[in-house]
Amino acid sequence: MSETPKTESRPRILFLDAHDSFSLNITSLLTTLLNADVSVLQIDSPLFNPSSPSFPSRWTHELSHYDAVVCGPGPGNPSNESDVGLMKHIWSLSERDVLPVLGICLGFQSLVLACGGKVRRLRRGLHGMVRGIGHSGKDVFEGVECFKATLYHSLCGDVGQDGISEEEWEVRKWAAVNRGEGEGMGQGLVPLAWVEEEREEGTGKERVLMAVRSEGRPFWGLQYHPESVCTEEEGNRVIVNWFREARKWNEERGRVAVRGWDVLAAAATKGSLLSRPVGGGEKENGDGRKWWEEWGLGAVLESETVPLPIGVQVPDVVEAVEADGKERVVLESSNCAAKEAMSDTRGRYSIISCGLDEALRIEHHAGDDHATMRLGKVGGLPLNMSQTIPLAHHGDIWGFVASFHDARHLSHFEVSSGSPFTGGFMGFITYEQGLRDIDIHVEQPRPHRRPDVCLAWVTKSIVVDHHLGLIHVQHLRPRNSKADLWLEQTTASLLSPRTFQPTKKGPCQQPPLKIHPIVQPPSATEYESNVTLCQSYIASGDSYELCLTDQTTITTPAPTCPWTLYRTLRARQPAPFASFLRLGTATLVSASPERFLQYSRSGLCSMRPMKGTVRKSPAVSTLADAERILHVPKEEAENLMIVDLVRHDLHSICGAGNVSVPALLKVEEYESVFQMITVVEGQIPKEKGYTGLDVLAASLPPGSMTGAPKKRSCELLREIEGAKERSLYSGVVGYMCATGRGDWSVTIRSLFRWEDEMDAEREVWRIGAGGAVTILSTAEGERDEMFTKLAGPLGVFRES
Ligand SMILES: C=C(O[C@@H]1C=C(C(=O)O)C=C[C@H]1O)C(=O)O
Ligand SMILES: NC(=O)CC[C@H](N)C(=O)O
Repeated sequence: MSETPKTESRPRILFLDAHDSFSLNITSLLTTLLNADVSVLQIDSPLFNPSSPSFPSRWTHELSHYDAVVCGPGPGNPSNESDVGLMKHIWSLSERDVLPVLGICLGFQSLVLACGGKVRRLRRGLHGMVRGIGHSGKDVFEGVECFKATLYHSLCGDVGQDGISEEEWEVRKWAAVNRGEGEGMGQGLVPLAWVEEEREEGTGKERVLMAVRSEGRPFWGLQYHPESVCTEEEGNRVIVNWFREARKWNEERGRVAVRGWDVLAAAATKGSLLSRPVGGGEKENGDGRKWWEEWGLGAVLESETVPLPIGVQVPDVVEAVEADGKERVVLESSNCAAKEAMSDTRGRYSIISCGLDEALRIEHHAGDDHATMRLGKVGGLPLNMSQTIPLAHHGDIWGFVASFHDARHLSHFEVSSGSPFTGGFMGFITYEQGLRDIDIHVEQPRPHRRPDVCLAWVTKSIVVDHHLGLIHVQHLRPRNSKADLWLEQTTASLLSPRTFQPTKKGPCQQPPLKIHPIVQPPSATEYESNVTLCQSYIASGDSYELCLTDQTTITTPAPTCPWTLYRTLRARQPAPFASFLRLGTATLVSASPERFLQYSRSGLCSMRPMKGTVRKSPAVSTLADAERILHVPKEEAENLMIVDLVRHDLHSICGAGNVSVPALLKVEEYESVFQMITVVEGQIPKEKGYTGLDVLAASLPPGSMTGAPKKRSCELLREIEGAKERSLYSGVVGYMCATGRGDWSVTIRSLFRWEDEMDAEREVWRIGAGGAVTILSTAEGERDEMFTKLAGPLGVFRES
């Protein structure tokens, strides 16, 4: 049953979703613009099986509840049944059951096919290109001024436009075509809009059909994307006109949508993680209790604030307070001292976990039906406790993590310090967990048992405020726990003039090693041929953009000191989202410049997709130089596609009308590169029990690391990248505070290693690097970009 609110008087639209990454931008537009309730059905929904004898009656029963249907965009080709699924069963509805339909992009192409037209490849795909839509001013374009719209297609409707001579074109381009050719249609298609695309010298313009109306039936189609952030608002009139026409059509035929809510399509937003039924089922200890259940409940925050001594850096603070812990998470704004021009990219806070060896940890291996709760030490003594938590009762790992967090939720009214993090989860999530979250099944069994979700519940922490020059020392202490001197001792130590003396030995007892690692970088020729392969999938309509990556392995003949590697990397590549993690069996050293997702205590979400990279060089040394290079169609399209994808991800929780783009295509300066970023914001609705975790779980893996549409692109990338696991690379690292605030970065420009690939004689470090491939990419350009990104982290082995 649908969760759509039961507002009987609002019109209802069914949206058929072809697993596109822009779908929920369309449902948001329809909801806000038309004041309609929009339900969503996947084109391959198991609820409707076209080969079952009961399908026709089930299908028409479902459709009878809607005023109109929108067939959405999607990957693939409309002539492949599996790419359009249920859409095909819209065009063939009988006279009695037919209802008004708007096809968008793939949906439009499917309509053109059904009406006897053809669909062919464009001379070159137009993904992310913004064009003026030349329309007839008739039908749904009546009263509409000229406007620009975003295109996301490689294929186009062919209604014989190429056979019309230049002289006749202006007259014949609006004439109905295919009369009598459509399957059961009987009547033709009326073109309503065109884009005449300038092509290379000598090849002439390409006539690209942009909108149609079916003559005999209430079907309209738009090739462009009305919902894109770069489609001008004037385009909204087309949607309003369409719906007016649709309702008029219904009225004229006395067609009234059946009221009542026995529909099978679902609401456009997901239910909250916390609204899932939570049952017991965890294996218990002999005495009937789950030993971890009370861990951290009812905690109070105790904190002290001391000045950050001048010249003292985050690693110095780490070494001062955490001399001998094995496990550690440091999230550092290592570019906090960047020069003024780079101020917009400077981070303000750094967060350091303390006492992590004694923190409770949740681990989950993607594909398992359980999580594991671990506790390494208590009171300095090794304990190595673990317990298996079946996840069936929580839906999945995210349901469990959300309920664990919720039980320990600290109202922010209880917290008076200006600290963004007071204690709570810190950890990582791999790319493979993200794949699982979008229903891509990573082959089982996997060659390892590493965790894909690893979150420690941190109760002792230090937050450095670089703007104010302050250090917050914080203890989230169980209300009735025994006195613990950690807060006092740590504060005293940070205040002591002896603490930051240069002679003090850090936690990494070894001197930097002269290691001679064996480096296996990706093959340049293979990478280039993979770029070409990506482009062939883009040309065939299967993807709009693919973030291709590859991995370098570095085998060291002796153990390294990861902390030294981190100190080297942070100095080489200061970044707003640098991090160091030693958590369970994973070690990560990262200089990420990219925020994935931040959410505030009041549920304001901010994502900063980054696309468009240019290396600093004598020729490109200023922001103005970089802007000249990055504000070009290729780079802007690359960014725009991910922006629209991220808007869709946010809409899945924030809901219609609650997502905005406050900064579009902004170029920022970093130590060795310039990057183009966009800021996308969403507000989590207060009333539905959502938290930032809902948004996190709904947005993985990061769209900037996949391409669009996300699901098909990830499937293709697995094939192209040879099913190599990306692991920590392309995942996220960050925190979610007990008060609900969270901040996660995309794990890029980083190196990592796993304990199962190291022994006394060798260690294997891995570095992933890549970039987004579009139809305008060149193989050499992409290869260079990948090697540029690789060079940063790889360089630490030379310098350490
Ligand atoms: C794939 C990487 O980076 C991603 C790709 C970018 C691009 O294509 O311009 C920019 C930032 C990241 O989202 C990487 O650093 O390895
Ligand atoms: N955005 C879309 O719906 C794209 C449709 C089709 N796959 C194409 O590339 O042309």
